[in-house]
Amino acid sequence: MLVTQTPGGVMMKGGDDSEPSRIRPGTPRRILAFVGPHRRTVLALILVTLVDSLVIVTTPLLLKEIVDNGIMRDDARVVTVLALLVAALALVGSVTQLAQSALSGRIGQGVSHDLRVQAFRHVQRMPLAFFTRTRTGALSSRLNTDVVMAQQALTTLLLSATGALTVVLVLAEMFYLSWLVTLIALVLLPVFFLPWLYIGRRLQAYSRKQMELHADLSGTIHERFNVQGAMLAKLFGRPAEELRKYQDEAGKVREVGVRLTVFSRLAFILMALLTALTTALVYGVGGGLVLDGIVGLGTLVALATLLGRLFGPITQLSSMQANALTVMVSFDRIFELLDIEPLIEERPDAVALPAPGNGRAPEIRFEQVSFAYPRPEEVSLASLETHPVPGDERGRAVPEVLHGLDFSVAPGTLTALVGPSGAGKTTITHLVSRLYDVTSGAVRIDGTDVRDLTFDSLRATVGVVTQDAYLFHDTIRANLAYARPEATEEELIEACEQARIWDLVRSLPDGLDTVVGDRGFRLSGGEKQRLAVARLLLKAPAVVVLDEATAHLDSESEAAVQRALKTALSNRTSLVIAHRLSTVREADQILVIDGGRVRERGTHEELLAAGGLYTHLHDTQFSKPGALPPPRGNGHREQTPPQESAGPRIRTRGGGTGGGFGGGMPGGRGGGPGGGMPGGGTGGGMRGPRVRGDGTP
Ligand SMILES: Nc1ncnc2c1ncn2[C@@H]1O[C@H](COP(=O)(O)OP(=O)(O)OP(=O)(O)O)[C@@H](O)[C@H]1O
Repeated sequence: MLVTQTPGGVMMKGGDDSEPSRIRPGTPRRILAFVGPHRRTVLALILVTLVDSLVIVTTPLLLKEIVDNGIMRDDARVVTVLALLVAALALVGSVTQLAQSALSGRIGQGVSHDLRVQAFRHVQRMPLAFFTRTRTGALSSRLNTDVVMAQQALTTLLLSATGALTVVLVLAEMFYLSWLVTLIALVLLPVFFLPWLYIGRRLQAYSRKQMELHADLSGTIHERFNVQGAMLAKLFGRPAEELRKYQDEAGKVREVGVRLTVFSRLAFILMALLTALTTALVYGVGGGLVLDGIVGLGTLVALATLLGRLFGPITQLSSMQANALTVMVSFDRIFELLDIEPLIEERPDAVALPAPGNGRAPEIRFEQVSFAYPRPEEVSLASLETHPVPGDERGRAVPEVLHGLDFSVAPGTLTALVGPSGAGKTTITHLVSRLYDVTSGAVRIDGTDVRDLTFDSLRATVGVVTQDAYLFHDTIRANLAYARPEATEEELIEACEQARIWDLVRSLPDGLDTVVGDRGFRLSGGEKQRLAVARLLLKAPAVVVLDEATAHLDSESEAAVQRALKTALSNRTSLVIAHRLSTVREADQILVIDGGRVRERGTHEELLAAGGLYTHLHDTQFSKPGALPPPRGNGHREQTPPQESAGPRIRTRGGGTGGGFGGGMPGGRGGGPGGGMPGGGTGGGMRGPRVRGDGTP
């Protein structure tokens, strides 16, 4: 690792192409705060090291006694007793060394555990905006690799620091035994010191590089080999080119790995060589001194033994500074993450929403709501972003996307949001569940500003079903119980029945215990949606926010989803981004959103009669044969990985309805390019061939 001292702090460059990192002031103090809770273990480590060092320095003294007072004086008893003592000390030494490793590991692992948990808790509190900007790979590397790096460096640092005590005691004893031989023994040290220093730094640079490369590799695997990434790669990718790129990266891992092995071995070989050469020197020169009667034979043996315990700790000491810096850089990178203030927090004086009496649903009110998405620097770190915003653009003002919205959704009624792509419909729904906070104005539930509610109460009140229902890779039971862990078997079954998914679940070999998700049972889009509805029903929220999904569904499952939703929405206050004519027809109020404003409001009939934007949307987007459904807005594109629904949202079926609104059109229309199917338009209820909006079967 390249370490540079700069006037403003310490700069460190991990590898050839890694960004230098500056350690911010205050980092050492914060690290100490993490070590603080483990001070007893630190104390125990110091004590154990002291015992170990005493064992190390006592053994040569006993050997000296064996030679001088046992062997030289023909005293077998002295030889036997002292030899037994040496053996006993060796045993104690093994135990203390084991204890040293265990204690330093406990401190390093303990600190990294605390750091990891704190970082996880912090990331949990991050607003959605953070996740829309952050590369999952970079975040997981920050939470894993950097923590591992910090832990390894801290453990090594502790061991080197304790090694210092041993070095001091060993050197003191050597000088005490014979300053002359000790000086001779140390003569070779400077010759080896520089190569050592170099090797130590290379080793650190390579291990850091290896971690970065591993993070890159796992990032690539994560991105390419999840279902949606794999699909995109199959449809658009260039496999040969991608393989070549992966091969290049894997090749770098191989190169760095080989160097790491060679340099580790080299460090060991150098130390062994130095010890062997020094021993030869000590015996060569010291032997002469013994012959001249200047030094005793026992002293020479003791000195040679001490040599074996000297260079190991010295090697560790030589890498201490670099280790200390690695600790600081790794911690600092995690502190950087911990320092992002979560934009959306629960107020200390937050209140719980009173349960609406007699099952009465609450009112939702938007009061002069304006909203701009947060600026990148408010929610994320450039080093974690998918496409970091250049430094000079980070402070720029962001445009407002909602302007002075003022409407209310009466208790127990359904309000449908319609409007062109990018109009702000999704953004409006995000404000109800506090995925984002308004910039000005207020969103109120039964008169209380959502920002004054406890998170628990808001979560319990507002249930959300997104277009692309997400299920964890877990059993159906676990996925459902996520909404209400205490739900009984009967409640789970009832929710599934109401969501029109029970027949399917029951038919599966493991029923509710069937594992779904990437590696489990493959559910269709409609089935997933209905499970999501079952999850919502279990939660039984008073307010439902729904992004109506039609993208994945054939007419049969669409009808099933529709029936399930009808149950989910009844007697609840609902805000629905509507794509189906049946939904808008049933809505108590339709808000036509355009350019972040409510352009029109009324019922389906009123708005059609008015002949404004709604009529235009109705005629062009949803009802006219051959009309293209609107593309998805880029807000969604940012938030969801590439998938089918990134294309047309209003799916058409060759044998079914034109667009979402056509769902209830008499006779159905072969809308969208799907309308090009011969004989298209056989009516909403018919199950036609699976044809998407772009006409592909
Ligand atoms: N995370 C985001 N950061 C910044 N701007 C965003 C973000 N998400 C959406 N936007 C912008 O906000 C505006 C409204 O987007 P929104 O997703 O609410 O539209 P929409 O009406 O739901 O569109 P669609 O029907 O295509 O989904 C768009 O101009 C979009 O570019």
